Amino acid sequence: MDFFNLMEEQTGVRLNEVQKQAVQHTEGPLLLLASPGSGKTTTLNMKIGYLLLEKKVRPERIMAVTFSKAAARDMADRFDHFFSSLTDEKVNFSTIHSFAFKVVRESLRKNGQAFQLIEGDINEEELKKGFDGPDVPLHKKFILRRIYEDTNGVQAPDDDMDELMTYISYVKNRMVGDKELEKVKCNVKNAADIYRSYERFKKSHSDQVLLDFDDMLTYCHQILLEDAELLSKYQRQFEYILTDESQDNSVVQHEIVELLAKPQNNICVVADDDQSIFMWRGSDVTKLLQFEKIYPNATVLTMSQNYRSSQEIVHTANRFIKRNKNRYPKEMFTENESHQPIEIKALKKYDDQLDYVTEAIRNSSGEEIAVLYRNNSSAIPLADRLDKEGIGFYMRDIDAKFFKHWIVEDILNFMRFSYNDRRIDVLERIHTKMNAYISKQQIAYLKRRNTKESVFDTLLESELPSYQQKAIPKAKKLFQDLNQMNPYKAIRTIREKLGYDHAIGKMADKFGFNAEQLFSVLDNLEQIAEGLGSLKDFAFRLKELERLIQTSKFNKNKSSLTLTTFHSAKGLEYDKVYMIDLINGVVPSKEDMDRYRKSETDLMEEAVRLFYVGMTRARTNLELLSYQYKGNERVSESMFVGNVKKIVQPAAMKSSTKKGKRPVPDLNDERLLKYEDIELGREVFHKKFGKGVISEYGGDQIGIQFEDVGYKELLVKVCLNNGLLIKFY
Ligand SMILES: Nc1ncnc2c1ncn2[C@@H]1O[C@H](COP(=O)(O)OP(=O)(O)OP(=O)(O)O)[C@@H](O)[C@H]1O
Repeated sequence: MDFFNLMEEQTGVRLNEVQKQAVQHTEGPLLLLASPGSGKTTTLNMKIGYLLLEKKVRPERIMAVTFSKAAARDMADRFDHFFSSLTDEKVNFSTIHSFAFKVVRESLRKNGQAFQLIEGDINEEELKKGFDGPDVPLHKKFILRRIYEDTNGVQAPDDDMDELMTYISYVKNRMVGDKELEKVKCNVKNAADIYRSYERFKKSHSDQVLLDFDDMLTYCHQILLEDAELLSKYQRQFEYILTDESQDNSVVQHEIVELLAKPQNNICVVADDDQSIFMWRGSDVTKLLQFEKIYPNATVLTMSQNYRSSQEIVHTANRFIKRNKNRYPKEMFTENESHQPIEIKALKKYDDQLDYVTEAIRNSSGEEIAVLYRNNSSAIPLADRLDKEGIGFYMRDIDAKFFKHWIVEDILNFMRFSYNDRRIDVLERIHTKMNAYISKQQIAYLKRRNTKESVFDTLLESELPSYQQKAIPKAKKLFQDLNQMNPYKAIRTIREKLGYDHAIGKMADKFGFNAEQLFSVLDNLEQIAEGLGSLKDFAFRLKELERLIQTSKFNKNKSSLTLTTFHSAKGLEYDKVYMIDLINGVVPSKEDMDRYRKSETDLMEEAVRLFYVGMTRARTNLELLSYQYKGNERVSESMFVGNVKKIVQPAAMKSSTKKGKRPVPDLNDERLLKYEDIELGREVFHKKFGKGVISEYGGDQIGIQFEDVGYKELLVKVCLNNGLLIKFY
């Protein structure tokens, strides 16, 4: 039987003409450019089947590269699903990293060179033990932390560490030369110097080569360039190379693949530039855009038919992605049926969103559902709520960092101290973060006196400066009350009455931390605390939740509900998708918006692609959720939701902007607001809505908090071209 008929019988999938061409094109370079849901992974799998069954290629001659280990597993599952009854042959799906590691190991062994891996799973407790000693534990994080401290003279905050790691990955993956290091944007002070010291440390620390994950790639690349024998061995072994999700390959990864494919270049590169979402850590689509230059005899095929999603989703996503300028022009289409319009819900409060999602999931009837969010922190309150409602879930990328965050530790220490205000050791951890103004000297004094009494009483017996004479008794009383409160109220008291929020705000200013992120940790804690009776219940719940989240990865095939970040949802599909927390500042992020205002479009375009990846995960139902208040703070609906609204409700949007004819304004009037005058916090006067303050600006929208009519999002162009906004003098 013809291969394609056999496949249809076997899998129920009949490949279309382009897909068939892609499968049959086995010799020479092929770029398969494709839209979401157009069957890239399906085609790639079929192609491997074709090589094995029709061309009788041995599986070990095929190199099938996926982007991540999870993707390799998903791909292998799909391959089994298609071919397990037809062949016992197993193709090895792997990441470039794991191949690179193999090459590096082989080369170092050949040269008798010992090496040690300094990234990945190492017992954290072990590491902590050694950290205060003279020898830094041999782990990337700890080495970098130490170098950061030596270079900058202060302890490294977690946010800085994360950013530093990203910077290092980026410069390695992009193969940035030493002279260019300073030109790569990074908010960490002296990032380039820290990186240089880190590289020096790894090379000179001992007679072992220290390797982190990114080194695998750079070393492998170097080895393949220098060791002709090894290169030739792998070139001969891999007769056929296929790479999935190639839009997310970095420069060094592309170069490794190019080297291996030579000289026959039987390489099939599958990619969608619109789904490139890892630019921030070094992926680069320029190589894709240059494919035909690199391989002058290349074949380029485009797959635009989406098999996954309904008419509504495909049509809207296709229009949405055109917001971006820097892309291959493509027109995604589908022959699938129309299902139901994309739902856009602007809820009142953050809590309403939790209620809404929980309720919708409870009322579902066995469909595959995913809740997608931009940041891992969104998962914590959601997991908490679902668990409280008895709804199980599978969480795709576990990030339990939240539970170890120093803010969480601080809050628990405040609570601990409220049970026993004799504990100087606990006070020592929080005394700078509350408004009792207890100094280092006073901590030393308390330790010297060691009275075994309430620290407040001991302090009150000493001579206190005037600003503490009221503050100390007040703090004493607040701590006494704290342990009688429910945890929600206790956290509010710590934040407001004991001055924790104020202290955190000041710390953020001083050390350049991201204040918003810190406050969102506190908001999440409040969310978890809600409804719990005692502080002990709260501490217990945190532990329980941490365990639950960590074990939820084992629910993969047990639960029809998946919680995942937009990033980790790549390549997957669900019947119903809820995209949550769609507010400006999150989607797109504050930094995306800040850079966009300065006409730097790269980050904003990546945020658009990420949103597009999210939308295109849905088969039949897509819901976009936002809210107006997070706690007491007014937030604004994501500008991307605004874009979608314009696509799905064009008539309504038009009629609302066409009402009434305005008189022609004199645009030379000095008092009118111009583009260059737009800045956050500026006071303005709107001809219809009166006095207000600019509180959001990004893309084509401006958010103004008006004194009389509250917050409004307006189109910048409409406001400026009609002279509606006056600079408020
Ligand atoms: N020719 C076809 N006929 C019918 N269904 C198809 C065909 N090709 C692919 N499909 C189906 O379309 C869906 C999407 O396919 P697949 O996951 O391979 O797409 P993809 O291009 O890898 O998606 P994405 O890039 O969005 O991750 C799958 O359910 C798959 O079975």
